[in-house]
Amino acid sequence: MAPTTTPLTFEAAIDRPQSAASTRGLTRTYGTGETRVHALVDVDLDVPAGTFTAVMGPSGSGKSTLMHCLAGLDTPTSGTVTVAGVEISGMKDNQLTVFRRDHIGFVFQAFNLLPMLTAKQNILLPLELAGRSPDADWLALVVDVLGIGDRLRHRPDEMSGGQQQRVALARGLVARPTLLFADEPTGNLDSHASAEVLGFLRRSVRELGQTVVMVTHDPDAAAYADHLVRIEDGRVASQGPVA
Ligand SMILES: Nc1ncnc2c1ncn2[C@@H]1O[C@H](COP(=O)(O)OP(=O)(O)OP(=O)(O)O)[C@@H](O)[C@H]1O
Repeated sequence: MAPTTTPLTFEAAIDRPQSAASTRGLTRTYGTGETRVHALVDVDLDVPAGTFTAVMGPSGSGKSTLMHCLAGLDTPTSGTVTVAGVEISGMKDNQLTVFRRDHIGFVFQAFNLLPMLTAKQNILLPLELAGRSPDADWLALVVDVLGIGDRLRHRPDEMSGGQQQRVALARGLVARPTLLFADEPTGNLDSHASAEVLGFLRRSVRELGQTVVMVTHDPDAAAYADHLVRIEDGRVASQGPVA
């Protein structure tokens, strides 16, 4: 089930203790023998619901692997992954496909909008593919919070990078996912557009009650988050609220 449909204030969100996602003993090993890589080792992680969590760490430390395991795109070698109270680590592929559709949203560095579709068509595409119709009130709220109401008929090449990323953000939010993953979402944006997109990510947490997990190398981007997870050599070096 999707989380509560009542938008939460930031204060309400931080009072809400349950985890949107958690891992216990999560281990992911790739390859065998000499080429064996321990991408994640015994990771215990909690992503509190209604928070904006930044995942940081050096290149190759396991950030993407962690995100893929949390999103049900990769299968742990051992340990468990629980999202919205459901253990997904033992699910079969077809169950995971349905689970992702209902619970997971993504925003990527490269926007990944379809060039022949308008902004609105891009936003609605995931729901259309799932044969679902949008919740009109939620869609209106997302469009309003993201400030893209006057761009809905435009195609991606008629929009700035920051506007395109806001459309991608609306697409990630339209199904009201339990978790929205943002993978280096400002990697292709200048500093002004980056600040804008990060501000909107934060608003989606504070004003829409979403839970966002953002992988980033950029400390300035991580500063927008209220939780920080540091990964080093496949292990959680630290996790918790940003002071
Ligand atoms: N499919 C795979 N097959 C083999 N090794 C892999 C695979 N995916 C990741 N790895 C290895 O696992 C380790 C963690 O990789 P991962 O991509 O999770 O790191 P990362 O922190 O996201 O890195 P970056 O910041 O450079 O994107 C690395 O040593 C990487 O080479």
